[in-house]
Amino acid sequence: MSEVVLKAENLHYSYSKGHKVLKGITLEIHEGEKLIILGANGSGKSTFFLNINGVLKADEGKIYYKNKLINKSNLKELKRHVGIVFQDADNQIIASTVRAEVGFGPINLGFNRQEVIKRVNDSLNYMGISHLIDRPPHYLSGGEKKKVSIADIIAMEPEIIIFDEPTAFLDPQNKYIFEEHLKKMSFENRTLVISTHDLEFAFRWADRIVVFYDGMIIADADPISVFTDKEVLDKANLKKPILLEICEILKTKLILDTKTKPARNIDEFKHLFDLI
Ligand SMILES: Nc1ncnc2c1ncn2[C@@H]1O[C@H](COP(=O)(O)OP(=O)(O)OP(=O)(O)O)[C@@H](O)[C@H]1O
Repeated sequence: MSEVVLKAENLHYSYSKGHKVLKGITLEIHEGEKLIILGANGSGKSTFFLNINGVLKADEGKIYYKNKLINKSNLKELKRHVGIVFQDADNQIIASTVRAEVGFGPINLGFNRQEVIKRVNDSLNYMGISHLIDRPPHYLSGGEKKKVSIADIIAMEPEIIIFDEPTAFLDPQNKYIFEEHLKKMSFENRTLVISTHDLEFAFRWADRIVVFYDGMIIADADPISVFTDKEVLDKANLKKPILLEICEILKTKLILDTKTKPARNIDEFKHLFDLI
């Protein structure tokens, strides 16, 4: 397996006394992996993200970035290398033009004017939205805003990009476009962590799935193992993806060999029948 970029060790966090939201989260994130975090509303996913990018400070536990223990003196490094694309772009976007919005991060990181301009242009180009550079972000469509919020993070060139429920407000066409962007980022070996309630997407996209339940991790495995673990599915209120369900039915009907590895996307599904 690839190198560990970030390690969270036994993280505990409470917003207020007596209400523990994280109850001992230990997790390693590997370079270039496609990691999905699942879990019911309120299970602590967003709180965990804010802890591992240094916005919130854990009550207990340690964070290592590239084997270096994070403390007050190097916290900035964590903020720089772990970028979060928030669920609601309106909560993330603050500036009055797309140019100022995307330039905000690099300016904060202390880059000179020339480098800021370069990063703004490169990241808008990367997201295919250079034409929006002078527009006020708040008047863009939901899909455009989402692209701006991703460009925001890309401009800071973080090592890990976290997407907190990225497709929540997107229509099917924009969901498709978002997935295409993810493909491009994965191809470039970026480390991507996504929390989602879209189980079909999680099943077809992830290398690895971690399941949160009441501030704890109750599963950490490959998608097929997680979605065939009835105990985990029941506990975390998750459902089997339809494709997995279909493969299992075809096995019980002996249309597919019982040892066949379930398909995780339509192409894999078609290939299952090549062997028959
Ligand atoms: N700023 C805050 N102040 C107080 N409590 C908070 C705050 N943010 C979150 N919480 C509480 O912490 C718990 C975990 O919330 P969190 O947003 O981390 O869960 P989540 O798994 O990301 O949920 P969702 O799937 O709904 O986004 C919830 O009980 C929530 O009400």
